[in-house]
Amino acid sequence: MKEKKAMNRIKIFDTTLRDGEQSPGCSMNLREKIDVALQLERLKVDVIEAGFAIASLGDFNSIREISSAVRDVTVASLSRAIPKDIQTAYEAVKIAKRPRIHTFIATSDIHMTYKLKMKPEDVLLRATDMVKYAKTLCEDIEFSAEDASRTRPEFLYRILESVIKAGATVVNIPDTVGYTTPDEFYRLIKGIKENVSNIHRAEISVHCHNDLGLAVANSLSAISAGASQIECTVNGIGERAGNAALEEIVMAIDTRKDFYHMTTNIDTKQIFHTSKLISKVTGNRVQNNKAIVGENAFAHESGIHQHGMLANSSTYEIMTPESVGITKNNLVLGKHSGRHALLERINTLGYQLSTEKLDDIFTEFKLLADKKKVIYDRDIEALIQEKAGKIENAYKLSHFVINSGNTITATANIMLLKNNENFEAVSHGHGPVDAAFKAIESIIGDRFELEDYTLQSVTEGEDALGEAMVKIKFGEGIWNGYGLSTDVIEASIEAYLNAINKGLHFGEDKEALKWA
Ligand SMILES: CC(=O)SCCNC(=O)CCNC(=O)[C@H](O)C(C)(C)COP(=O)(O)OP(=O)(O)OC[C@H]1O[C@@H](n2cnc3c(N)ncnc32)[C@H](O)[C@@H]1OP(=O)(O)O
Ligand SMILES: CC(C)C(=O)C(=O)O
Repeated sequence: MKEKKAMNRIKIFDTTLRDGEQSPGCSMNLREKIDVALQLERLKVDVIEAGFAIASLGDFNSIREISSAVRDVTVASLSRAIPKDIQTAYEAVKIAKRPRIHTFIATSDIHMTYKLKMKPEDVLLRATDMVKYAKTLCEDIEFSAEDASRTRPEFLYRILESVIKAGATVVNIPDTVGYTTPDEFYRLIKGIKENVSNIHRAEISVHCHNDLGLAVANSLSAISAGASQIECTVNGIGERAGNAALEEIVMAIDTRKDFYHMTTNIDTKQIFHTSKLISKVTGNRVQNNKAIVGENAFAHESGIHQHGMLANSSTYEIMTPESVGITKNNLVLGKHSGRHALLERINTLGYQLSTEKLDDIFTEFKLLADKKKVIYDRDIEALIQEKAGKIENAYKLSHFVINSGNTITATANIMLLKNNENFEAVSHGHGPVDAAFKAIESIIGDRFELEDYTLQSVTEGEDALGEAMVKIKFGEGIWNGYGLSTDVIEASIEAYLNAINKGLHFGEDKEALKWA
């Protein structure tokens, strides 16, 4: 009889809220971060790195709120190897059911010489002392040797041995600049297992960046060599070219169980929904050909493929769209549908709504159903996400009139409503959207810099919903706005207002909460 190999469980450490947020323009506000954390818990990640507590009071508060909002998942805060950072990290996570302090220091010659300006022996001493100190506060301590893949292996072994002796429960081996390759990284992890005498007392983690497009491959190589925790982000967002993408790692392990003999605890059916949420809150869409969650990941265009798919989907699909939460819509929703059908669809899409929120969405759903013949899953997701981004006491669009054509200058007449007061303006522009934005600016003030604007259709058919996303700079913050309508100008106006309202609402808070 063939012997069955036991499955090793790989822990998924999600750093979307920390390293992911380090992507330019990916900042999230407190409410968005809590929504993301709750969704990561539904996805069943093992650890959420909720932020870098010392970075700002905003970061500190969001880590603390997340620590109290989630139930079973471990919550970590990053900290430099400095007592003040470690103490602040602990203050932020201590109310979590499973708190973790994640402290790091760079160990490569390049970083120690040019950045830290410290001698290797001093780095070794600092790392050890800081892990010892962290251990007096918290049981679960992760230590990261920043730039480990460019560190002299003998020095890395010594530092790991020392921090484990000092109490580190997890030692993380980051490929900080995405420099390593799968074979080399495999050898590094094997080397650690063979040369660090107390390595059995700690978990080995890896944290790979994607500068050469190898982050996922390197992470998989590391688990083959014995690592048991992978640090990754949803949609692969992160510093520079990003981090290893959670969805790719999880589905590689899941689809190739025959090869890896490993599992994760991830509820893969929550993957697509989580990816959408991250795109929405960061304003960063995934490219169409992105593995697992891209628009085309399960699309089959050419005849030979379609023929194969019709005969048997395993000919061209190595996993099913349903396995990552992309649902086939059998129940057609439209203007005659009721709350039960809508709630059923919302739950299937992975959302849990209170009765009050369902009532809100139901009202919007009926308004939309009056404009559209068929309501698709993405329409519903868009409605839920749009509702989630609403801010009270905000500027709201009352009405607009646009006059434009190829022989006249575009003109926009816009009326906004705030606290029952009307504000009206007329402006010209290079096109209808530009004219509308200028009219808004002449009401609210020209204090916002438009950094990015995109428009796309999110559903099928002639009456498809247009989704506009804008990114504005206001003060020191970048704010994403999101608008949805069957009319693309209206979607654009809503997106611009949404970003401005966020900037005005949360931006002021941020200024007031500046870290002393
Ligand atoms: C690889 C990574 O992703 S690491 C995480 C990167 N993320 C971030 O940096 C985001 C959050 N960072 C911040 O908000 C700020 O950088 C802060 C609040 C942490 C520090 O701000 P500042 O005190 O103004 O320092 P600044 O960022 O300019 O420089 C970093 C300082 O920390 C030191 N440092 C860097 N890493 C470490 C470390 N792991 N342990 C100890 N000291 C460190 C540097 O040598 C430098 O010290 P110096 O001020 O004595 O020259
Ligand atoms: C601090 C560590 C984990 C990191 O983010 C990196 O090295 O990229």
